[in-house]
Amino acid sequence: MLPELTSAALSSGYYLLTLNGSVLAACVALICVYALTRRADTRRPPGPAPKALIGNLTDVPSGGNEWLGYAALARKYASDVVYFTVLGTHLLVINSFEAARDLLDKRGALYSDRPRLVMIKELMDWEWNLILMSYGKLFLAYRRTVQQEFQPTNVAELHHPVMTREVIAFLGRLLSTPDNLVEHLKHMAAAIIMMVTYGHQVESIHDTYVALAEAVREHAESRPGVEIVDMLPILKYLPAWFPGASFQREAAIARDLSFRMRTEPFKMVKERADAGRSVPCMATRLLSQDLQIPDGISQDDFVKNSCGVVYSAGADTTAAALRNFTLAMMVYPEVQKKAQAELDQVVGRDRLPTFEDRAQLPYVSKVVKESLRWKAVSPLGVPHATLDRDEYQGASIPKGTTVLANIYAILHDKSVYFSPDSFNPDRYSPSPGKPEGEPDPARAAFGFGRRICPGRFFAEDSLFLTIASMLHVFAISPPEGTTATKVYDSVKWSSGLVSHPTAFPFIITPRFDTAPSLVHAVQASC
Ligand code: HEM
Repeated sequence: MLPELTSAALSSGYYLLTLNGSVLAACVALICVYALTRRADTRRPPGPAPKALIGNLTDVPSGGNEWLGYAALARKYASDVVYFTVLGTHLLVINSFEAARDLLDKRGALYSDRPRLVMIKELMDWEWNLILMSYGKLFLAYRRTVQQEFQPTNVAELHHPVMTREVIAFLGRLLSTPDNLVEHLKHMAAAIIMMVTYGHQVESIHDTYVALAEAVREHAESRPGVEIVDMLPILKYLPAWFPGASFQREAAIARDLSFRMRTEPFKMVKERADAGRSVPCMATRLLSQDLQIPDGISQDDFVKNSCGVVYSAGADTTAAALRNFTLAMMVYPEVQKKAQAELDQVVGRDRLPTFEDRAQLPYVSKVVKESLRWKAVSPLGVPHATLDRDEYQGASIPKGTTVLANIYAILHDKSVYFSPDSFNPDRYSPSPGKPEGEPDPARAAFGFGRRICPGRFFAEDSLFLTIASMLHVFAISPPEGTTATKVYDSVKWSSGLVSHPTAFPFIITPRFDTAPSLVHAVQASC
């Protein structure tokens, strides 16, 4: 559940101005910025020529599918990195595996900061959140802690039992009300995360803590773009009553929600512990450890913030990937049938798939990979920023440059993936000229370098079990009277850190007669 500001906002670091009483101040700033940037005559990476005053403001793709716009510019300038300058700030967009590896992986020491983002980090108080946190000692401490919790052994030992229980509950709900797939996916993703993080059982999508986390997301989503304060950080000192400072009032509401979202479930964990009713979870594990916490932050705050990031990063991303998978199964029925044949052979019809079946389900595992590649969940990733100036391919990249990895373009690069728009799990099998198959999309879908997603093993495992179970129990098809192609053509993907498909119609029915009784029997034995 990363906040879904428009990509012209958070994902690029270039912000739509919310026009208000401060326009005059903005104009003055523009002129100053222009005067400052005019003297920059250093060679920059390829990109559109900047215009007077506004630089590349009108060249930065906006209005939807920005990842395609950036990829088109990369083709136009025959370069896998494209550079823009807007109002004195710098943006570099990476469009190939090779450049992402060169810059974000190999030069991680330089490319692992996050942009400043005055409104969301400083005024809405999201600086506590590892996803947006600036690089430094505190970041490294949080990163170590979250990474440790979600490393593969922990995921297998501590999280697999929770995933198994919640996937079975999800199948039961889907049998009862198949039309509510989207709600059930959200419920399942939230339930897994809340149990793993706080030992809290989510009984309904209206759960208090889930509702709070969703309110934070909706609040961020409803914002039209980042305010003028991102361009003129000095405005952050304006009082809320000052004309044009409505951003201060919005920030106050968001700040309160963000505080409650990470404080209230943590308080519940502490109260349960005091009452001798602790439930094993990330929060209790961290509270019982001798953590290396930097000076100036209490153990409670450190644990609270480490846990608070998990829902905000993990719930929405997983649900989006599963919606893309559902669409793909409708559009590619032959893939669905092939995966189901494998499940019939390996699992049979008397039980549900488990993690232990994974090695015997290579095709289903490839469906999981392809679901991450086909429609990248985070098409432009989370913006990195440079900590110092750098040189790449003979061009200079300034300190403080916002760096976007165009994950979508990387995963749809025709020189790497044959017919990249097709959903084809067989692409990962060895073939003449590609003895190892096409590259695992996880190498890009989860980002790069020192900021690579620490939840990737957890995400891949929960996707595997959900996808294997859905394919085993259900048949997914387009509704009568329409075709999968028509459904696909009607779908749009949202901009933002997490890209969701718009609602689409589908039919989900049990795949064999005994499927419902099988699910109910397994549920009863849990
Ligand atoms: C399909 C599911 C997921 C996808 C596609 C995904 C993708 C990403 C991407 C692209 C990034 C940015 C990496 C970068 O800056 O280069 C990221 C960061 C992050 N993800 Fe995930 N993620 C997923 C699930 C999860 C889950 C389940 C968790 C929690 C357990 C999680 C926790 C995080 C955190 C904490 C960060 C910030 C890391 C940092 O800034 O150092 N993600 N994720």
